[in-house]
Amino acid sequence: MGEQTFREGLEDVVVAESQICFIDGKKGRLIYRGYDIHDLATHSTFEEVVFLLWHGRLPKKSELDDLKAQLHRHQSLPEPVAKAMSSFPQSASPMEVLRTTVSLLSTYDAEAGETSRDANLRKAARLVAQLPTIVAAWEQLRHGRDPIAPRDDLSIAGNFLYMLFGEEPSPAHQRVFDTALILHADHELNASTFSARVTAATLSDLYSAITSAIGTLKGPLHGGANEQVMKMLLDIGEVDRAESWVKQALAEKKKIMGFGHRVYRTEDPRATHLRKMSEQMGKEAGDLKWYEISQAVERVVREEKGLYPNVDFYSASTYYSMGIPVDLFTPIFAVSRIAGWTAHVLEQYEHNRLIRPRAEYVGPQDLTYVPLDQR
Ligand SMILES: CC(=O)SCCNC(=O)CCNC(=O)[C@H](O)C(C)(C)COP(=O)(O)OP(=O)(O)OC[C@H]1O[C@@H](n2cnc3c(N)ncnc32)[C@H](O)[C@@H]1OP(=O)(O)O
Ligand SMILES: O=C([O-])CC(=O)C(=O)O
Repeated sequence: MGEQTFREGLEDVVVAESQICFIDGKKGRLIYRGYDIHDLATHSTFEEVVFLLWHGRLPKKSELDDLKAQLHRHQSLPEPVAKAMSSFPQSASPMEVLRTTVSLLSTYDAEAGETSRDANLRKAARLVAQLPTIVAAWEQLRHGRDPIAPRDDLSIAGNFLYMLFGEEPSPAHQRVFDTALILHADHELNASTFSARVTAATLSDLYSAITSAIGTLKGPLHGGANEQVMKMLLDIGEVDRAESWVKQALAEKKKIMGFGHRVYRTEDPRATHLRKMSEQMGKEAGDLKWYEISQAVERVVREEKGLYPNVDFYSASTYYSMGIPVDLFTPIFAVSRIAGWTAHVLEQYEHNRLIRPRAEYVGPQDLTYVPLDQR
């Protein structure tokens, strides 16, 4: 191993070549397949971004129509999977349910073990279509209600909100949610995507890679942070409590959820959009409290620690103002990130080599075995 140096947390270590996503952490730029996130958030749709991430170019109208039709065809869950979900304990968290159900889907997919790119693209489309259905269905099932069947005239964003609330969402809500999906769709080698690629690199199947990724996204240092942000805002409760709350947490050496990033040294470009969306959704709900508390927290964290909000910070108040339950925030992240995960798994298979780094051994050496009765 000689000259190789150990980098804790693999900071700044380059472990793959990729054509999918570029981040300039100093300038706060995020690019999907050559397109700036600001352009995509303003002009595109989630379905179009899914196509872009998979194929490396924007779709023609007929291609986008085909993808939408394919997604609509697959958005219902196979009957045995829906039935299995209804037998999960009602206390199961939505992320546990999502992880388990995605794994279960593989057992009912006749193509699960197929390795061609076309088969993997078909499986990826089924997952993009089915993840929103799983998350919304669980919200109904855990409250003792029947899941609401998806409609085939709504977008992924519109359908998710429809299946969650049982009524067609307003155009403003659909657009905000669609934009949130675009903003979360990919982010280079974040922990969950790396996890998916490590699994794929053993030539394991797509479902296994995505199951790994969901388990990795769940942690509060990664996608799970958005739920922790909302818990913090609820705990703060009033704008005039924000400053003392944050200062006390920092004095106790606690991390403020939704702040800091491994790559960005300036504002996360996604937070720029989500901040506006949080204000917009607060206004629509007739309650700007969560946006205002968020702003106060942002100001104090900036003054005290020089840290910027990441994607998880303003998504929390945005979703909460839309009436979405807090423990669905991280599953919603997965509903979007499935686009990026599957794109990365496809790319991994195309130029695969087993991912197997080394550890620097710092444990004891040359010990002599002591028989059990002499210890
Ligand atoms: C979708 C996503 O995954 S975005 C990230 C979501 N996660 C969060 O929001 C959780 C809160 N943030 C964090 O824990 C971190 O900033 C991470 C995990 C995002 C990045 O971690 P790392 O790159 O390993 O940075 P690390 O944790 O070493 O922090 C560097 C320094 O900044 C401080 N710091 C970083 N983030 C925070 C924070 N949110 N609150 C307070 N201090 C922080 C650390 O305490 C550390 O200070 P020190 O050098 O005095 O010990
Ligand atoms: O890139 C990261 O480390 C985390 C992140 O922001 C994401 O996954 O969206």
